Amino acid sequence: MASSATTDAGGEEHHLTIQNIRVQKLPHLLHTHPSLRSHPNPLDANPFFHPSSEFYITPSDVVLRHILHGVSDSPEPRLAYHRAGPRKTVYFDPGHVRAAIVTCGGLCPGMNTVIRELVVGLWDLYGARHIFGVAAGYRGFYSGEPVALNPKMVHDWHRKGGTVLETSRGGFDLHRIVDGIQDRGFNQVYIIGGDGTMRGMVEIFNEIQRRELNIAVAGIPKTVDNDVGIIDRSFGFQTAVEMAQQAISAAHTEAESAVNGIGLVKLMGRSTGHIALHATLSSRDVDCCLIPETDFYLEGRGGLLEFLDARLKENGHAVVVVAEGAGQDVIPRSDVAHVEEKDESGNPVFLDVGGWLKSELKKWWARDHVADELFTVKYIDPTYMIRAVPANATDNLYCTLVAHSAIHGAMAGYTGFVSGPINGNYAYIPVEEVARAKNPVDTRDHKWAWVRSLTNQPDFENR
Ligand SMILES: Nc1ncnc2c1ncn2[C@@H]1O[C@H](COP(=O)(O)OP(=O)(O)O)[C@@H](O)[C@H]1O
Ligand SMILES: O=P(O)(O)OC[C@H]1O[C@](O)(COP(=O)(O)O)[C@@H](O)[C@@H]1O
Ligand SMILES: [Mg+2]
Repeated sequence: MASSATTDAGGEEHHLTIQNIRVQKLPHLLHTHPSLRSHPNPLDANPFFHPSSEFYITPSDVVLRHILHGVSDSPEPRLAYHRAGPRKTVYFDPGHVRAAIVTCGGLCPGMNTVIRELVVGLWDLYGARHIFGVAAGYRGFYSGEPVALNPKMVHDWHRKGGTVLETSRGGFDLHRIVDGIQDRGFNQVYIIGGDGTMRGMVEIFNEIQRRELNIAVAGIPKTVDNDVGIIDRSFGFQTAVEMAQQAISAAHTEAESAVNGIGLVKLMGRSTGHIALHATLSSRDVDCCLIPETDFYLEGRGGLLEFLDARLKENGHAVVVVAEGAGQDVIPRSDVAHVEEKDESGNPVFLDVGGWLKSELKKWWARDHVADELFTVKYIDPTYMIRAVPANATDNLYCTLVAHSAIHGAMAGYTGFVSGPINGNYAYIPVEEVARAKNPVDTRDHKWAWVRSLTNQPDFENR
């Protein structure tokens, strides 16, 4: 129960009492193995820790899902998740831990830091000595041999972009994966990946439960696009935004240095425009930001071309940022003879909105302007450059906290959970929920209005 005081317009103070919290249930190994032996947390004997009575997290420590709350008479309980962190009791004898770590899906800055911190955390905090890296994504559980890892091997991995373990798309063969986990005697499985990976993790967790195996499965969300819901954001996202800004800055310089110059930047963002939005907000050089969550059109009143024409007349240059998933319905498909392509994981492979926009802009200028009027489009597509880099300082810290949170949760016997920050605090969230939760840009909230007011771009609703 929490209480606080507010003052109304008449100056009268009201004390508000906030209660009625529903804590989201988490699967625990005891649910399937009630006779599991508990152990005191090895941190009790760790010379670097002096656990006091408040040191360990208890089941009543929770993180609220929403901290912005309109106080009302609503009888609806407020949702909360178990707070991440070390528990007084663990359900693994450190000598018997056999941990597997796997990375799946596309790259994201910080993946190597997460792996490093899983290894170092398991080794140093809990005294585990059998830690293995599974190569090249989910398929690594049934093809190839896992590699034994130790702190010495991984000590400088946080300085490297990518994933030393390698990653892949596709190859999700549930029974072979769980057979591989079972045959190799893994009892803790750490899965680092995005929305697709989390959907796969749900199936793995369910199959492990069906087989009544005593294996803790922990997920660590990785998504450069920020398309996984509930968590504040993924590790690596801020680093990617910083890299994206460099591309915008170059586009701005090119555009500004030309007569009627347009700088066009395409950024990653398959179904969500978070990278484009955040890079636009922080760069301030952008005149128009196009994201998958809103439609746009080129010709006519309120269209992109009319807007750019006015911008060029006013400023002599303009910068357009487009997320890769934007405009897929505007690009004509007939002349590309396009059959919707999918990658190995079943994700759509998009038409190149940047290349198409560049050619449309050139056609427009040639059609609607006199021949000797100069015009330049400089198109920058940084693609993998924004994600194939090591994490920045903030993201590296995040990687450490999220990895250690996952270890504490698995050692405490939780399973089928994902660790991640909610409102700045690390929590354990059931993986089913994470796998369902999407995270589109909310174009009705103040952040998108802020983009529009900053850029002055049309809302493309006046057609
Ligand atoms: N619905 C699903 N069920 C089971 N496995 C899935 C599902 N979607 C994706 N996967 C698997 O998860 C892994 C990563 O998925 P992918 O979409 O490529 O990347 P990400 O996890 O980064 O979104 C791949 O091995 C893919 O086969
Ligand atoms: O790595 P690939 O297969 O070329 O795919 C590129 C895609 O991967 C991403 O970088 C990340 O997507 P995931 O996090 O879902 O793997 C997308 O932004 C981009 O569309
Ligand atoms: Mg994905």
